[in-house]
Amino acid sequence: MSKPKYTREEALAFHLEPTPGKFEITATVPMTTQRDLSLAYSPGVAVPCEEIAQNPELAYDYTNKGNLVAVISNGTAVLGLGNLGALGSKPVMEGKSVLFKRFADVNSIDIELDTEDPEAFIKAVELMGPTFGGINLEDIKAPECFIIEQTLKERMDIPVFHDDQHGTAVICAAGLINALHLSGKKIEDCRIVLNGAGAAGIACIELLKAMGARHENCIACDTKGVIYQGRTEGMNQWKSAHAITTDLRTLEEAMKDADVFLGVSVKGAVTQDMVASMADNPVIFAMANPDPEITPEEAHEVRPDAIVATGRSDYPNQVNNVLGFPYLFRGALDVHARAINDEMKIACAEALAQLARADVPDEVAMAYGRKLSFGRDYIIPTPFDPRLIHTVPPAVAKACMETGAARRPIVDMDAYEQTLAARMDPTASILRSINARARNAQARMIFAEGDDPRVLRAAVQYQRSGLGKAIVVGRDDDVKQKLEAAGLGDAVRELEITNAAKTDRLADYKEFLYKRLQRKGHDRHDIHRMAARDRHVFAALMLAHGHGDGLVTGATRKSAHVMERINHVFDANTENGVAGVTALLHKGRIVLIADTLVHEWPDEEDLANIATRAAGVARHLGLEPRVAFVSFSTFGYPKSERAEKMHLAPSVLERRGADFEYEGEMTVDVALNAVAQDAYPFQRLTGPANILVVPARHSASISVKLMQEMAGATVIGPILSGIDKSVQICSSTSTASDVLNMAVLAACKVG
Ligand SMILES: NC(=O)C1=CN([C@@H]2O[C@H](COP(=O)(O)OP(=O)(O)OC[C@H]3O[C@@H](n4cnc5c(N)ncnc54)[C@H](OP(=O)(O)O)[C@@H]3O)[C@@H](O)[C@H]2O)C=CC1
Ligand SMILES: CC(=O)C(=O)O
Ligand SMILES: [Mg+2]
Repeated sequence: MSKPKYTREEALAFHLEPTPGKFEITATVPMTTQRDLSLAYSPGVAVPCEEIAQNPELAYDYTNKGNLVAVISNGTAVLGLGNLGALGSKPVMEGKSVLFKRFADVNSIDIELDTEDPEAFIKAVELMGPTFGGINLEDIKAPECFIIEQTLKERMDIPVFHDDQHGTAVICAAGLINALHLSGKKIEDCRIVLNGAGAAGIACIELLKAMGARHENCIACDTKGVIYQGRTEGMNQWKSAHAITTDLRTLEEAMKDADVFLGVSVKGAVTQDMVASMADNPVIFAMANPDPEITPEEAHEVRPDAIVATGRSDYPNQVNNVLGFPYLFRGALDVHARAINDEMKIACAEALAQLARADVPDEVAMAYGRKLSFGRDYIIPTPFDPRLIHTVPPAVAKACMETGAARRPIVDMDAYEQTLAARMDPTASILRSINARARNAQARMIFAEGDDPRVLRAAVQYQRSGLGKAIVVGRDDDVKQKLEAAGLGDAVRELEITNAAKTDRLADYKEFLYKRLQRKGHDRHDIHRMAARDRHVFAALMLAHGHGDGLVTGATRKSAHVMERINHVFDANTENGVAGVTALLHKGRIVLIADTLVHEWPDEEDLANIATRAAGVARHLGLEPRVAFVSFSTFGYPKSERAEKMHLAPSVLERRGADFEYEGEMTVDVALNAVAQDAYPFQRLTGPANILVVPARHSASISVKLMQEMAGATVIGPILSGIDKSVQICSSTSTASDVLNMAVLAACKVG
């Protein structure tokens, strides 16, 4: 499996741009008029204040408390990096907050407390109770974390959960249930070695013992070696509880004949010799972050029979608490839980284990870019599995209700599961899916404009993200100089640079071009100039000859100019039904607009072609197409000659027997709003349209740019659809990320 490569600079740039940090807060109510102000703030705000003061439960209705979790740390055990202090832990805590949002739509804010004194920490968190629906403690070292969590649980009436303890234990348990199932062993017979007897370690071993592991079969180790009865150095009451009577003193001795190794310590703590000495079919969970105790490659080299998991996303079997805390809190918040108890944790572990054993739907495997079926390399669901959100929280909520910890039980579980599924932003999974498909395709991508720094940055990112090979058209010295200026000097050796003037393929390219253009007013001299000097033409010729799998261009010139050049090599024109489709992504919604590139003033036949192209693009993106032919009139009113072709286009599709939903003509509000559609009960769309076919190129451009400028929508495209090779044309205002998106689309042949 290819590992994504990133440099320290890229990691820093990711956190710096577009604004420092990883999230911001946005308002959910209108804040426009004087009236809005009077309601959101004084005097209107007094009403909910008084109601809540009388009945605190109402805070869940009138404030964001019920969907707000604090991620709180003092930075004393930041991942496996040690004590980096409160401020040093902030990027991780912001990260946990965005994971809450991304995976379970839980709003979360990070809080870093500058104290190593448990009492001060406890006091600070306790006082924050009214604000939050739950408290997620993170990266606080043992043994202080045990005291802090226990005390806060006793004092607070909302869930308090130390993620490194219980989140890790839950995922570890889920993974182990499945790993032992595969290796045919029973937990009560297993010899288990734990390395790292801190927050994560103690919680993991406690949960495994609750699941049947025998005390005398579990050996815990820390920096001083085996924790044995009578040891005095580096001990505390939590370690003592797991001390056993044994002559073994070192991790190396403990590992001999062990069935299971659990590492929650530090990078490189385990050697190949130790792994080699384990029992048959050993299970190795090397969970230290960011680097495991031993890498899967190293472990498999000496023990091909091992089932190996790590805490990282770039290896199979990611045993990481990211699979737990978002869903545990989602389920807990949805029943206004007082606590997250053991039954809820076990329900979470079982739901995760079961999900990994269930058949993986194609779209999940496709989104992950590789085949997933229960086995040694897939013992636990992947973090991007979209089924997690509607399978794990219901299990947690049910356990909460059954144990009496729910303040507001859920009545209709089926309806709850459906609302959970609808909660997630579909655009995130679409973007992820096309990235995964591109990574699978490993396309050789031609970036035609190697003299543009945005294009060069996109090309470098394309290659370094493991998406495929980037081929840049340009002069070597110019590319080198521009890469250096962009701080990417190293990349010169990584990229393939093709200089049109120097390539020995030029003769073939010219011959090909002459054949196409000799009867279109071009002589040999024109052909030479175009093939050798025009990078759009040259790059298109490379693609036409199979010297690349896809092409991205257009960042430096107006699209009309670029289209004309591309048309010298391909037939990207109206006669061949080629169209441009632009995807607008905004507030969790995706709408495609067409034609944004090729047809100036399409007639009804063209409009039907455009709809068909756009429907193809939608399906490529994983959407079931619903086309609306939009205009300023709806179903014939007001009557206008200009709207006539929009009125006729659906009947053209009907005549052709199109296999997707379409309707029109209609205004944009009717197309996009289910309530507005109710006024036309005869209309045939089964929901709001996700494709708008517009009357002309100018209306397409106006709509896209208006959404971009006024609403801040993400624009992907125009995606060129209808030519047999994969060409994508960026807009001249593209950023490096826009160019990269176009390369990703070209790589997975959307179009
Ligand atoms: N994959 C996942 O989901 C998670 C992974 N982790 C990882 O687990 C590790 C520990 O985190 P956490 O429990 O919060 O931290 P703590 O500081 O609470 O505990 C660390 C433990 O590791 C022990 N340790 C440190 N170095 C070694 C070593 N060389 N050999 C043996 N034991 C050692 C310490 O020993 P001593 O007591 O002697 O100091 C201590 O017991 C980190 O790497 C973290 O990233 C944590 C949570 C989740
Ligand atoms: C994953 C996590 O929480 C940790 O490594 O600390
Ligand atoms: Mg942690």
